[in-house]
Amino acid sequence: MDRIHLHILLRDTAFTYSNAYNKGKTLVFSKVPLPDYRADLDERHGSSQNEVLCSVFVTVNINICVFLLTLCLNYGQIKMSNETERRVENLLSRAQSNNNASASTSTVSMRQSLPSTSTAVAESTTYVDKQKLSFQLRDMQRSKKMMPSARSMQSFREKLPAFKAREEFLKAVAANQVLVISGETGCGKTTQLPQFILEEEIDNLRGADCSIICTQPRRISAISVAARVGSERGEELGETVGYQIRLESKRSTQTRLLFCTTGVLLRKLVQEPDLVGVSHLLVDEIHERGMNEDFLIIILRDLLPRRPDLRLVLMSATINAELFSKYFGDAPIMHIPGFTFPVAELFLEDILEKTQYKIKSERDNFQGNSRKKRLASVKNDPLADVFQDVDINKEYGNYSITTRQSLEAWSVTELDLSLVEGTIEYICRHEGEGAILVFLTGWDEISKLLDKIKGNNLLGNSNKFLVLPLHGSMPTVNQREIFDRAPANMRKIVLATNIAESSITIDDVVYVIDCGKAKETSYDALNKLACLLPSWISKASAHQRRGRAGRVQPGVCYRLYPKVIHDAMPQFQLPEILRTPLQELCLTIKSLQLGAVASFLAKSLQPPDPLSVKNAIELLKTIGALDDLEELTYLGTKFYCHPSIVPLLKFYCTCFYLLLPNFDLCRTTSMYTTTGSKHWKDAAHWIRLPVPGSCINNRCCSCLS
Ligand SMILES: Nc1ncnc2c1ncn2[C@@H]1O[C@H](COP(=O)(O)OP(=O)(O)OP(=O)(O)O)[C@@H](O)[C@H]1O
Repeated sequence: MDRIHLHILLRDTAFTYSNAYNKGKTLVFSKVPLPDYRADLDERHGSSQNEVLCSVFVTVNINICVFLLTLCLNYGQIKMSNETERRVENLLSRAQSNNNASASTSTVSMRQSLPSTSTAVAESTTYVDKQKLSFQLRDMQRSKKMMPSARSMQSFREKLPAFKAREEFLKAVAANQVLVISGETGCGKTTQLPQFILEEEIDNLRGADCSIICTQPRRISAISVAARVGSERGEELGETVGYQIRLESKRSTQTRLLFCTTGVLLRKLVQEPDLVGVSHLLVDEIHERGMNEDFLIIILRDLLPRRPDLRLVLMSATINAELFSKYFGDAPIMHIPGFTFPVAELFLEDILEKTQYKIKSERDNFQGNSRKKRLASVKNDPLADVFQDVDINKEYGNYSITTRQSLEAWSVTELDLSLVEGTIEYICRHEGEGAILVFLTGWDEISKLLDKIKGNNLLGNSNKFLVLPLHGSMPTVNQREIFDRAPANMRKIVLATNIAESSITIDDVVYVIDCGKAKETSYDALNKLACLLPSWISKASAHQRRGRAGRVQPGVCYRLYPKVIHDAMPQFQLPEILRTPLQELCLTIKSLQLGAVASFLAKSLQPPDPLSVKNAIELLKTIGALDDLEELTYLGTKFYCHPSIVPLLKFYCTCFYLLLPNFDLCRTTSMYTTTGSKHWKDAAHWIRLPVPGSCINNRCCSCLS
């Protein structure tokens, strides 16, 4: 039967409403009005599209499937055959182990509540007490400055470019509610600018009333910068300078400068929308454009008219300053030149020439498997296209034949860990002293490289080499170990993800090895999934990585990709708000209680397409994640913990039929809807989704493809 006949037959017999989804491949017939959700609008969103590896897809699928099964098992006495029961149990235990492995990167943390932030010691004290406190703080600051250790720090600080801009900066802060700082790497913006404000306030006896917050995109930078500023002031961490990150803080009633993660401030704003008691807010590394940073900016712009006394400073090394200035009503921009010791830069071709490392791809043994053919098969990677067009013999004519052959065999998609190992070995054998910082994309690469290093004849000697992993999911106590100096006669090698990219100073790092990629949320248009996949970094990130060397002495940056790729990298990364699937974005906004989704997103620095946003909300309502008032339902909170679930819901409805043959969906659904429990109703609402090839209650769906 063709589509048209089926359409007419179903419509005329029982179903009044019909709609075509999935570009007309799926027809849904219904006795009740059908949603307007249009999948094609999703495809308009996000330009960072990747194909998901099969294994990723399967893992995600299993997790979601299990979640749905758990949901049913929790909410209903579903009768199952022994065989089905066994299959379900298998799935549950597989997912349990998968979840355990990835628990550390869970987004659950997004919803953790803040410890109460009593910024206002001064508030609870009388005017006289406040004055007394201000005098105390000033005297303490003066006496600490006199100590010999603080004096040597002071002379170091005075050499930083930020110091020359001190007066101009303080005047600009006093005169403007918003200030945009473009401070180049190493100028001292992170450690000095918040400190200048603190010193100025305390010196002018405003210490009791001042409360400065400086946000950092990551936990490790919040902690390490707080520790550095504390030590520059000759204090213990937690006195006037402290930090607060998720589930951990070091602060006291004396704390006047608090370094915290962007997420912590976001949650504070939800609890205290007027940020009462905070006098200055500095947002660092604003160029990173994570979802939290973009949300924060929207909220702050709304807050400023309500808090004319609040001062906001937006800072970054490689900032698109005009964009931010315009967003905040043409806020003034101040530029501070950078300072780093010279850092030599070597690209893949130079590294291959120096190390004589031979890249050999197994696939190249097959005749006709040329670089151009291989690269042509790499989809959605403009940088692969750039490299594909390079004539190796012409472009690298000055390099040896071995180097040119290696460049021919080099893979744009997979990082050659033996090349990383070879580069580390080369540095250890031929270069001078100094720690090595290696940028990799994730835990998988870090642990594989750790194994390779262990097995390496030279590097495997644990008396000579101290190898430390650094990953966002590690406990902060382990993360902090990277800052400790290696024992005498030992070389420190840090294997890190991009969390070591900005704001941190590992003071003995001389060599940086940059693989050129980082895992980022990408939108897989094919499978309609958000996925964390290695993607090329931007020039701004590459610059930051290089900047981790040369902070206290000259350094070398080894880039494990050709210069042509570096030159073709985008200047800045696409903001996360434009990379994340809209349904997930909407759920995040709702779970953070940031108000109506469409109007909230419309206020962002680079808003997503409004029609696509409306469409995403429509889908979330249809599947029962949001109610009619656009509030998060119980199911919505569950989907939020499993963000990839939304686009796959229809698929899993089918799975239910395959896995639970004895599950009487129609009966169970009506039973649920009549129990009166909100959770049952949510579940029932979801279960009533159209399922290909099935007739459920008053809807029927036909899959024609
Ligand atoms: N923990 C530390 N140990 C030793 N020196 C440090 C430390 N932290 C900072 N410094 C010194 O202070 C300088 C300025 O550091 P700061 O983090 O303020 O720079 P920045 O301008 O924010 O740079 P970036 O944007 O690259 O992070 C560094 O280049 C380094 O010389």
